[in-house]
Amino acid sequence: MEAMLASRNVTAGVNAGWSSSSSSMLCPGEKAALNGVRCNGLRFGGSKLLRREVRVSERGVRGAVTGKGLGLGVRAATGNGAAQQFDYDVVIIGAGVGGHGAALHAVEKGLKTAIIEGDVVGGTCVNRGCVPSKALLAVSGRMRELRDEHHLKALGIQVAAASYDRQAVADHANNLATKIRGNLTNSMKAIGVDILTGVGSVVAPQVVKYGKIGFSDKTVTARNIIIATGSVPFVPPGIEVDGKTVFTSDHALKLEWIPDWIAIVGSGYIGLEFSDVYTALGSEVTFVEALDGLMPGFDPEIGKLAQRILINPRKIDYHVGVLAKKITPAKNGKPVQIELIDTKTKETKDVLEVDAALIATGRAPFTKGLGLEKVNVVTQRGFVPVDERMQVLDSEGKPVPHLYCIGDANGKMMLAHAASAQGISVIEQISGRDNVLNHNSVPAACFTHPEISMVGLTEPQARALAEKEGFKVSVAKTSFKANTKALAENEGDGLAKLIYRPDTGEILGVHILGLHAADLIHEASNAIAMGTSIKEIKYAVHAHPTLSEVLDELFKSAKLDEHHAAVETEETKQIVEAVAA
Ligand SMILES: Cc1cc2nc3c(=O)[nH]c(=O)nc-3n(C[C@H](O)[C@H](O)[C@H](O)COP(=O)(O)OP(=O)(O)OC[C@H]3O[C@@H](n4cnc5c(N)ncnc54)[C@H](O)[C@@H]3O)c2cc1C
Ligand SMILES: NC(=O)c1ccc[n+]([C@@H]2O[C@H](COP(=O)([O-])OP(=O)(O)OC[C@H]3O[C@@H](n4cnc5c(N)ncnc54)[C@H](O)[C@@H]3O)[C@@H](O)[C@H]2O)c1
Repeated sequence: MEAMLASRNVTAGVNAGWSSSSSSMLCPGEKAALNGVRCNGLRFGGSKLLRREVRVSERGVRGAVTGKGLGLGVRAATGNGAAQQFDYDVVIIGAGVGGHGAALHAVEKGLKTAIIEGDVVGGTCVNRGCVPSKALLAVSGRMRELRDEHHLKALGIQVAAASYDRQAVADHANNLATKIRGNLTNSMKAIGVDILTGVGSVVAPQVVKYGKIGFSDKTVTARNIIIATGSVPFVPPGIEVDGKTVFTSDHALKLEWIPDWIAIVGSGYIGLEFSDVYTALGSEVTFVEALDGLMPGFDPEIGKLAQRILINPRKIDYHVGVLAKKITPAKNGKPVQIELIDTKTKETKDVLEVDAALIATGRAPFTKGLGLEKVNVVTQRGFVPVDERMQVLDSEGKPVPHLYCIGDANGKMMLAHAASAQGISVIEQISGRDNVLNHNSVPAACFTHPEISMVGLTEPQARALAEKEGFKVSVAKTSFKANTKALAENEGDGLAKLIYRPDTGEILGVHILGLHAADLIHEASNAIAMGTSIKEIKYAVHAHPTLSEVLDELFKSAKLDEHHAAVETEETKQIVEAVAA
């Protein structure tokens, strides 16, 4: 497993392949075989009464379900009226959160579904991403609070010095991943999704093969194929990962040791979340960021505030505008060496010597060996090109019929819930209901303490769009210092920012830094998804005293044109100005 994970890092944009596969093979029709149905190939029998009839509409399939879970073939009417049989309505390659979301929704819509997994169910999010990292962050949040004398004193609490057991913390993360992996597997098995073990690839339109490396492959036919093969850590050239002193998030999540001094290369989501974990557990952190400021992906104002709250008061220093050109792991008594060069001039700037280096420089799609060339698809830096409906595009930019790609592998938005939402959208389409996911309504969150969350456009993005399309943009802000619940928790550090159109009341973006920001963002993301304007949402009632009143206050403080006059309290204005100062 270790070797396999190590081989899955991607260096310089070249996709890693699979080195092995450990699990035993499952025939899609093991149950079907009992009914005299062949495991591979196109000929599947079974009772006509139990067979599912699938009708093809212009965009996808309308079907009535019969014989689900019995491994029986499904029959589709082709354009010329001839019947064509498929083993499955949907075959999904990759059982990460994207594939899982698609599989569950497919069964709900009556589609006979199989999912192929080459490693373990749950993919990155469950095994090497969201789930174990949030377990570590739960510990870092508590450690941070228990060690913050000033904060505890303000609440009147006294505690003896807090400490932690590294292995027990690591076990908490690992156990949680195991539990969630089991939940995901059981949720699919319970509803009759066939879980096929092995590495899958496309061999022809609507035909997929899968198998354990070194063993003969099995073939299944599918009315629709969904690629959901995810991503792996991207390691820039010149960086030597040994998995011990120079490592990616895959290794860091195991928390095998706590370095006294760790360099984190990249200040995006992974870098920032791990800086929260490591500093809470006692490490000193040095960020190395290629762009001119830390957290370049965030709204600049939120990034600035995050620097004041999450970076400056902690044992963190940073080098920005520099690339880690070469990193050599610790060996022969020498520490980890990091050669820094200026991003623009490429001149050598510095050499850092640290105990460890975490490489958090983004993720690369895991799409090599998928056989896409067989259907005339050329990947772009490894990403599978798709249209807004996640239909895979061929080398001429035309959609390949019945072939979709969701999640990290298409690179549209590398987030777990985005992968799952794209999967649901695809299933809606192949069930005969057109569906386009509004990616602008998909929230994102960074689970630091306090958290950062966002949905829609940043202020510079909104202003650029406004200039292009000729509309006006306004910004409203509220502070957590004006929120009773936040003050009761002694957690007044934080800001919520609304970017909107004053003429229509359209919400263009919302950014929050503060206690439970990751939960608070959903009122805004749902409003964007539903097309709810500020004119409507500002009259929604919020329980008092709750953190959700931060957003209530935010929407109420928007100044809408003419008769949509703003209600902005003088108090909020003063606090926001004080926070910004
Ligand atoms: C440290 C870290 C923390 C993260 N935290 C968050 C978070 O808090 N919130 C969030 O939204 N996102 C988070 N992410 C991102 C999130 O994990 C991904 O966006 C998400 O996992 C993508 O889902 P996916 O289904 O596209 O791919 P994956 O989860 O990568 O799953 C792909 C699956 O396909 C399998 N596979 C690949 N190729 C084949 C093949 N040929 N045949 C068969 N199977 C194959 C893989 O083994 C894998 O199981 C985090 C990522 C990392 C690294
Ligand atoms: N809470 C979450 O939702 C969460 C948590 C972790 C990861 N993720 C997802 O995982 C993906 C990967 O996260 P990530 O933090 O690795 O990527 P990222 O794209 O968020 O950040 C990478 C950072 O590394 C910098 N960088 C790149 N090459 C560099 C180099 N050679 N030297 C110095 N700096 C360099 C970039 O400028 C950027 O700031 C993200 O797309 C994110 O969506 C999400």
